[in-house]
Amino acid sequence: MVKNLQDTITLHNGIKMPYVGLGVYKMEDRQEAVHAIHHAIDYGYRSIDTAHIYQNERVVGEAIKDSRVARADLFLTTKVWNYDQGYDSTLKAFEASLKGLNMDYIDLYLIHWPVKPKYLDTWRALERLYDEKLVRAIGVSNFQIHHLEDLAAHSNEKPVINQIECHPRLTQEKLREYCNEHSIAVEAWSPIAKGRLLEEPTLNHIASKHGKTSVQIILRWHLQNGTVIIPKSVREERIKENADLFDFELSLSEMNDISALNLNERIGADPDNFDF
Ligand SMILES: NC(=O)C1=CN([C@@H]2O[C@H](COP(=O)(O)OP(=O)(O)OC[C@H]3O[C@@H](n4cnc5c(N)ncnc54)[C@H](OP(=O)(O)O)[C@@H]3O)[C@@H](O)[C@H]2O)C=CC1
Ligand SMILES: O=C1CO[C@H](CO)[C@@H](O)[C@@H]1O
Repeated sequence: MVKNLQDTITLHNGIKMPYVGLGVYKMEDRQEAVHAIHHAIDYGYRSIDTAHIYQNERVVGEAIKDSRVARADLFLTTKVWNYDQGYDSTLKAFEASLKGLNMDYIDLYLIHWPVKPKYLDTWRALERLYDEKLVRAIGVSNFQIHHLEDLAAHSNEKPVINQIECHPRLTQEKLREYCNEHSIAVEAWSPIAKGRLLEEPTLNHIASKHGKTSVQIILRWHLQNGTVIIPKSVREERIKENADLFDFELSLSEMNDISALNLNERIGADPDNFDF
């Protein structure tokens, strides 16, 4: 079980990735983003999740450079956006991300969404970036089982991770099981359902038993499921709260009660039917 904020999962290519990271979607205000990232790093976060489409790679790169922790001790993820998919355009987009971040490598590069039929060519570009050691690991996001099977049938490298929408209203049991069976780590986006379950009675009941918040209960549930988490917050007290997950344990029946909150309800788009 994950023991502390800097504990890592070993991805199938041997690279270690922290189980807990800071998501930075919607951190558009420069000062707010820098403040949040510095606070998170000072508190002990070692992983940051951005994407080209978040339009904050430059700020993220600067915040990392100005932090008290060496680049080598941080794990940085970014993603290729949908309009850049395809072989040449992905290589170009990667170069732009690297330049924006002002770095010479990225830890994890993801295909943001499974844009058909381009994701296979996009993946070939990611394989090249991996071979050239410009990225330490390559993965996907928002891939369903059939996308992963298609990729497996048409590529050499297997994704190390699948970053998917996952929270107690969308528990993704089948997809998580498939990923586990194929040594693909699972990472939850919107892990706390964007703060929409703060009043949920089951979560509040479990939270009061442990002296924790409902958000901490959800995040701990993810960790006990072996899922990597990247909760986003710009507020100091929440950045701390979202990482203060290591002094309690959910019982099996509590884990099951949280899983039973599933309604297969998405906040974001459906990976089989998106239009951006
Ligand atoms: N691959 C993909 O397609 C996607 C990836 N992502 C990634 O996942 C990350 C996390 O997902 P995101 O959609 O941001 O949603 P989250 O589930 O992380 O929720 C973030 C929201 O919850 C609020 N919040 C944070 N902590 C708490 C707390 N302790 N109590 C109450 N409210 C809280 C935040 O507000 P405040 O900041 O004011 O605290 C913000 O409004 C993103 O930042 C991004 O990096 C997200 C969407 C899609
Ligand atoms: O990462 C993301 C942030 O949220 C967007 C929707 O608002 C998504 O499209 C995207 O996948």
